[in-house]
Amino acid sequence: MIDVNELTKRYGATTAVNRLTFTVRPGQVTGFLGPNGAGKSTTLRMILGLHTPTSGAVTVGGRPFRDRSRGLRHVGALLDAQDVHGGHTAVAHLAALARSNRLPRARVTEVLEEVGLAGVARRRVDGFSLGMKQRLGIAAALLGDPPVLLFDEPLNGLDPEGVKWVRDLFLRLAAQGRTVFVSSHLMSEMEHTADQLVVIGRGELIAAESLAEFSARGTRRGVVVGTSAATALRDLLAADGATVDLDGDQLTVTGLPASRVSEIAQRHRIPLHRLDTRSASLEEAFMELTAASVQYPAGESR
Ligand SMILES: Nc1ncnc2c1ncn2[C@@H]1O[C@H](COP(=O)(O)OP(=O)(O)OP(=O)(O)O)[C@@H](O)[C@H]1O
Repeated sequence: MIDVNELTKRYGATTAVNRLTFTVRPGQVTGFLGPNGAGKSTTLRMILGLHTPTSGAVTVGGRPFRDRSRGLRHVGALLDAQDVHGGHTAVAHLAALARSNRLPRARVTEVLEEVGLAGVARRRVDGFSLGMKQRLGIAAALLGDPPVLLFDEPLNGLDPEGVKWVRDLFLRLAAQGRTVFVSSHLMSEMEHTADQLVVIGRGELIAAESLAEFSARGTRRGVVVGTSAATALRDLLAADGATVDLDGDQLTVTGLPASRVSEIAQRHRIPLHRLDTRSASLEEAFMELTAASVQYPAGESR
């Protein structure tokens, strides 16, 4: 379990992370979402003990991560896939990590197989595509077979087949009971990957809940009604307190549940040929909730 408690990080006048509190549990994939500059990377670095918090605390499995020797056995992380020595081969890179963490050399072969790089193990990393470097970074994170895994924007640079592979891997790691914490600035990347979400904006917590709970937050939920008596029904629903948009023979109703819409239509013998509840897409809910915290919104003069 990762426990973040009132975590704050300031860089001079910039508050990158502000009194952030949340928990990441094992056995699930938790998405860590926020617009660019929201403070995701800073938070991940504090979890790993690479940055010291200005105040607050974070523990992994009940202890600050820095207190653990042989770190890769406890937490595996991919922060920046480009951050590898290009002159090394994939196997040399992983072997050096295995040595410094006192991990068996056999793990190197195992993780190279697991990420699909066994065939290029003896090629120099500077010839790798970004997708191959992502896989190598994931291999490094898996090396110590750790119970906790952190990934910063791991889907960047991957083609659709690579994205599917990473998603399946995360689900497999979570199903093995591990804690999997994955950052992204795109809701669409998390929609089919994460069970839980931690959403931040300008360093502050916006939501920490399940994907289902998050999607129920969008205010653009409503009932879509199709009827040949659209104008009459609109007036009746409006009189009952609903907000109604009329478009041809279709109404979009907010402020009343579908059951009430149906009841009013029946009472006035208005036939309906459509009655659906529309929930906001996850993307819409995410945009709405983080709108106030986007650093450089399009169209804003700077
Ligand atoms: N070393 C630093 N010195 C000064 N400011 C910093 C430093 N690191 C981060 N920041 C600032 O802190 C804020 C949070 O940055 P961070 O990289 O954690 O965000 P992020 O959510 O990971 O963004 P992105 O999706 O763009 O990577 C930004 O305003 C950034 O400019």
